[in-house]
Amino acid sequence: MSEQAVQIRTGGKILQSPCGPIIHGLEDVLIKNTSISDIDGDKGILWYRGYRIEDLAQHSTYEEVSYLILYGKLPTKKDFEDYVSRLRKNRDLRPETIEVIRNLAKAHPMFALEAAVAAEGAYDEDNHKLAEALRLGRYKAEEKELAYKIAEKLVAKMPTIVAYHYRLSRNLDIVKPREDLSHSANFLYMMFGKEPDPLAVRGIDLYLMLHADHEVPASTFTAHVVASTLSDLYSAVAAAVAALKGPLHGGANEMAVRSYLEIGDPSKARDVVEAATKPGGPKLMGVGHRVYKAYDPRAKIFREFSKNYVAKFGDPKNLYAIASAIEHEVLNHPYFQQRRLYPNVDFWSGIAFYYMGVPYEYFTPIFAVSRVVGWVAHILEYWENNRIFRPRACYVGPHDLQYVPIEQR
Ligand SMILES: CC(=O)SCCNC(=O)CCNC(=O)[C@H](O)C(C)(C)COP(=O)(O)OP(=O)(O)OC[C@H]1O[C@@H](n2cnc3c(N)ncnc32)[C@H](O)[C@@H]1OP(=O)(O)O
Ligand SMILES: O=C([O-])CC(=O)C(=O)O
Repeated sequence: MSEQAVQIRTGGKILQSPCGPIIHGLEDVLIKNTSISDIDGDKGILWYRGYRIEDLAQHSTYEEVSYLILYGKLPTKKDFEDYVSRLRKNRDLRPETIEVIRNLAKAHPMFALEAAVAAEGAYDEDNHKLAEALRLGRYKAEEKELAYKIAEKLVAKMPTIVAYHYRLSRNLDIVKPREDLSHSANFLYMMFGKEPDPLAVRGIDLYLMLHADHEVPASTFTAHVVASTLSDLYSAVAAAVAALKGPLHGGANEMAVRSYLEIGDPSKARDVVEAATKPGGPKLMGVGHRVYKAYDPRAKIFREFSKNYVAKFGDPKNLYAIASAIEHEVLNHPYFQQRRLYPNVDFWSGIAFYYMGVPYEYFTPIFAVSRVVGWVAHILEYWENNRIFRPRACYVGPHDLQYVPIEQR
């Protein structure tokens, strides 16, 4: 990229190096054209395939939104019924994958999710067939059909992996998926083994709709990098899960609720926020965003949902009260105002989950259950014009050192 282009695009953090400017963290670097989602970071707007997320959140369902993201348009009634029926038939896992989950039952579910996605892919003939075709340079109608088939399988199976892990980690029998339930209702049913409460289903469905895609954050970029090598779809998704797990990305939803539980009392919010402004102080989880320099539109929706949820079911652990107090301090503190740091999607999203009885370790896995559709849609879009990702680093160490045998060092 020319220096002129760097000046036009980056939001600021450029490191100097002997080889030229380094765009730290690839801020504002464009990697492709996309028609999947768009963000207006200054105004706080998010669109999926041209539709505002507020509109979708109010009127749609995850099943429909996932179709929109994958296929680029809202489905007709017939297309929707066929799609939903295929998803429902594809929900269960191979015995080998269930064994992997069982073996990792005591681990954090994000590790189990990474491994289970890879395991499912290892034994999926379609996955190998597609990877082989791509290796031979074929990505035509037949291969694309296969790619969409695999994409749908991934969307269908992610909730099952997470729910089975929940059951096995608690020495409970797994609960097999039910074809008569929606994506979100079936997920809760597989987790808790009983007909879910409609407000809980709505909460999960809202969460899944609002996390379905977000242009190219770290996890989606990771998926692109892996897919660009013509590895395979499941491996790219497993890698994306690994990237999502970090507390600077999807892992922040777990960390935010854990911090509210540790804080315990809204009166402590001022000190906690103040501490986050000190050099080297702990960052506030669920605050700040690389692209949004305004209130995250998804966070606004979750704030409202959490408010209504605690109004109905109470706030015995003060989670909503503490988050509200932190938000108040953040919005009024010059440190956050000057840096344009606002609550992001992870700030409010875990509160209702916590009260629904979903343990906080499962918040990020549920993020992945939703985002999988964005990851695969982006991979399929990138494969239309694939090129391996291979950036450069500026070497600043010595050259041509003389090797010294170990006994002489
Ligand atoms: C689904 C998602 O992934 S949403 C993001 C979830 N992650 C979090 O909530 C973790 C907390 N937030 C953060 O760590 C960051 O804001 C990120 C990772 C989201 C964005 O990072 P970047 O775009 O690299 O921003 P960067 O780290 O350069 O921050 C800019 C400035 O704001 C500060 N800052 C950013 N976020 C926070 C925060 N949460 N608390 C305190 N200070 C913060 C930085 O220290 C930095 O200050 P400086 O200019 O004095 O050095
Ligand atoms: O866009 C980002 O960097 C992170 C984010 O909000 C998301 O992935 O939903």
